[in-house]
Amino acid sequence: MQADDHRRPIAVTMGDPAGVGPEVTARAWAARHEHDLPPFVAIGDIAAVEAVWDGPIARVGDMAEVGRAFAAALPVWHLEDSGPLTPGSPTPAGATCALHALETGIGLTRNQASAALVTGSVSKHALHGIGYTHPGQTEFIAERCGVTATNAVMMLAGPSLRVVPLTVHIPLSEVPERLTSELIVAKARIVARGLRRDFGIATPRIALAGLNPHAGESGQLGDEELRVMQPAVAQLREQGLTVDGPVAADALFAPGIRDRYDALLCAYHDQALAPFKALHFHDGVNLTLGLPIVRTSPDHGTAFNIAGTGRADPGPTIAAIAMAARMAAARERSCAPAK
Ligand SMILES: NC(=O)C1=CN([C@@H]2O[C@H](COP(=O)(O)OP(=O)(O)OC[C@H]3O[C@@H](n4cnc5c(N)ncnc54)[C@H](O)[C@@H]3O)[C@@H](O)[C@H]2O)C=CC1
Ligand SMILES: NCC(=O)COP(=O)(O)O
Repeated sequence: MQADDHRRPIAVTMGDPAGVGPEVTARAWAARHEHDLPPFVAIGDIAAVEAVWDGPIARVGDMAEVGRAFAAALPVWHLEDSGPLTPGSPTPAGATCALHALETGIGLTRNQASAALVTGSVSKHALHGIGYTHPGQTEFIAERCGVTATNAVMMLAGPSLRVVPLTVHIPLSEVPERLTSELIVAKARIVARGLRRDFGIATPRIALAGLNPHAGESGQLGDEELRVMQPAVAQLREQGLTVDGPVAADALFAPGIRDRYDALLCAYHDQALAPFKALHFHDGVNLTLGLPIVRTSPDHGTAFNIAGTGRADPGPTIAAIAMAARMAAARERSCAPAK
């Protein structure tokens, strides 16, 4: 018989029950030894896991049970029946279940019953259909933690690259007006602090990608670099941070250039996520800096087109759980009294 695992468990929400969340969570449990994953509990509709996985499941209703159950079965915190379930076909009841799972995971992590929160992928469209008004999960978690949406900073992290979209889920046409020097300075400071606190990088090196081709070509191809970005970089340097830029975005991601930095700040969602996913689609983690809790997530969405087919790669979920555990341990160490 295997011993109980006494590491503090992690809360993992399964996201939309019709997406790939239930199966990648279950398959992460199956890979727990290979990746030395700490105990975790899958939060959502137990029927969603049973529909796509025939491994052992232990129903739990208390975090204290998770460490005991984890060695032999996937612990599941069952919330509610999300109705008739067809993998790949989201429903309002499923979106409601995903939202309740998120609320439950945040609550367990805020009250420290869990060491960290890992969120499964939700359909923003399905959530908006039930009256959810936040652009994504990040802003909802921030609100529940008493942090403004601007101060909750999305980072995508993989073994060889970290990127931060300075603007996130907004139309591309709104990016230039939303990208202010204040926003860049505020987010860069949170990124620097997060790199020190959660990743143990004493002097983070950060680069800011230009918005326009050739970083504006000295103003001929757009003036945001001169008007907004250069003043922000100057201010950050005055504050003692190591920041370069604005750097032409087409070159910034090249090998040998991107490696000079611990994080690349990007003007908009796809400037950051497209190169990131080209490199780290199978082991990439979405995480939120600036929160009082540790929150990570796999870097992909609900993948309704392959849900229930057994083709979903659990790699990003495994990476998200492992990274959450490392970040939580780093925070615990930094809070421990000096010996
Ligand atoms: N963290 C989150 O909650 C996220 C949620 N979404 C949501 O997901 C929904 C679908 O978004 P899409 O843009 O289609 O992105 P997606 O990531 O769900 O799918 C894009 C492509 O990647 C594939 N894919 C995704 N995860 C995979 C995995 N683990 N293994 C193998 N292949 C995988 C899919 O089959 C699809 O071909 C949207 O409603 C979006 O809002 C999207 C990104 C992140
Ligand atoms: N593209 C990243 C993404 O959609 C994740 O958003 P969030 O739900 O974690 O805020």
